Amino acid sequence: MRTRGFPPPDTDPAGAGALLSVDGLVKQFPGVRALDGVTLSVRPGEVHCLLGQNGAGKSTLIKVLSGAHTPDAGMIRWRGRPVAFPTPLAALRAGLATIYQELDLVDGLTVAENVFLGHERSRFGFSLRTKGNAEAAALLRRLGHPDIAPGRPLGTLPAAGRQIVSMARALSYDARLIVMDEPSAVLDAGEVDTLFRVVRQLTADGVAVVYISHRLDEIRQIGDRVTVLKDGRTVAAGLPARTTTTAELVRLMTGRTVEYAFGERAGPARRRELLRVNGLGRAGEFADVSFTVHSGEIVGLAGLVGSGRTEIVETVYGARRPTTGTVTVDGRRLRPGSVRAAVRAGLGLCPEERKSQGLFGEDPVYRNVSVASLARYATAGFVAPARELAAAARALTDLDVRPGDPRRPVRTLSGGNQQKVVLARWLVRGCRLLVLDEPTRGVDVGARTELYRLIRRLAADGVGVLLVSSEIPEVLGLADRVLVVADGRVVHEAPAADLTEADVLDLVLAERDTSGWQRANQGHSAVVPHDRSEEPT
Ligand SMILES: Nc1ncnc2c1ncn2[C@@H]1O[C@H](COP(=O)(O)OP(=O)(O)OP(=O)(O)O)[C@@H](O)[C@H]1O
Repeated sequence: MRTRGFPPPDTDPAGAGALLSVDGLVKQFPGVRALDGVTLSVRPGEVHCLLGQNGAGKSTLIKVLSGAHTPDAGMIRWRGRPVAFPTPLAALRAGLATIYQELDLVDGLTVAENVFLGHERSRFGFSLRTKGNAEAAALLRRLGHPDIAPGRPLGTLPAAGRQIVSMARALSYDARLIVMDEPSAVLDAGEVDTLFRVVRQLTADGVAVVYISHRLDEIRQIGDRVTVLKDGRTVAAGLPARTTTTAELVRLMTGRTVEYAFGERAGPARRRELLRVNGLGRAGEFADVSFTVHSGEIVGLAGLVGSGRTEIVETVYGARRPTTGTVTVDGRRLRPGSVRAAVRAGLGLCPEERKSQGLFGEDPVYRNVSVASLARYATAGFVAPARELAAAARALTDLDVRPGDPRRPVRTLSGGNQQKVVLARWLVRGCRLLVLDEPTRGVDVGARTELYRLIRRLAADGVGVLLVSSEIPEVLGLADRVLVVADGRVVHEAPAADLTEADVLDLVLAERDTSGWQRANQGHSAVVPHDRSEEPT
């Protein structure tokens, strides 16, 4: 049943003084009313946070605003005038830029070429490349990043650097409003600070920012006002970001009170060693990594993006070939660099770049869940569809995937719900050792607790879990034992209960301080997800 929600407070009724105001916006997809009368009003120079659970309509709203989707009803006013941008380029030219998570940049071009993508011919042509470089450098300086060389190939930049280039691109069109869709999702703590500095610089210049994030603590740090969407409706408009409590925001988003609950840790009784990693290393990536995971145990790898966490777990899983060391499961050495051997031994990996790693867009949701375990639903070589559907539907309900119909094509789900589908796949597969790389990235606050409960339940059933997460409280809350990874090495190992968030930060930042922003990121661009895969269109 649709919740009609709370009447939005009347903070800016006629959008007086607004740069952008939206009223009664409706967008209908087959079977889903993604926007059902949305109101939004953004003032010049403010950071306006847009919140909502997975599937609430945030992406659809920004796509309608930027001309990527046509609304079915409602009014958009831009700088006081009614508008209907026919394309994203038209919106950009009018000063409304949107920076999606899947950044619209080209790896093979230089930084400057990316900055002026779309208008390079009219402004610079090929003979005027030097002028283009100089103007790009000026924009990068304005964003506080003279360290990014305009002639550098874009593909060599880490995620944080690419975002800066996207913002420089927006500024090259004289953007008055920049919409940022979960910009912090791929950044570590230090890079988020850099992002916030840039955002403050922009707003000081009078540029407004619409900021989408599932990390509620960020709202208070960077936001001025907050609008909350629920089921395609505005349930609160223009709340003060600094004084609205997290509990209140969560209640508005979910319609209930959610507390982060990690569940009870299972006792250490009857645990036996499942995985032993000994002296594992890969030239240029990480070295001398040794640890064990026991049945029923959750071992967390904490560290910054680029620290080597993902490379370590991918090497354990056989997706990368180690240059030194061994991986042993149940006392038997795994063939190095063989995913097949790892899977046969009972390992499963839910990768960081979930969307690009294996969603079949046109296939129904349930098939995307069951695809890794089809053999289980087969009799004499034929899959029993009812059993397949029932098993998938259970996992989807557990993770609160919405819309709940498992027969919908997976491409029509929101980004966060697509992530839950890939997680569900690994949960139903029934591995003995599950490797989860950033399991809650892009997952909303309500579903996180469900996911934590599921992970704990798996551990209680005897599954060993190797967890990678940038969110330190998540690692400390979920894991039994924590390995802190910095610059390709395990710098500390301790029971989670003996560590605080400050301890872990101190350990990773100590390493980072000696290396600096640029060195810390250089050569690690392959680690940083840069996902251009399909999203709901
Ligand atoms: N192309 C499409 N066809 C059908 N339904 C769609 C399409 N795109 C989005 N939807 C539906 O519209 C609703 C809103 O989705 P939207 O992507 O806007 O959510 P969101 O708030 O951005 O979620 P998330 O936090 O997961 O990114 C969802 O129910 C989604 O399944």
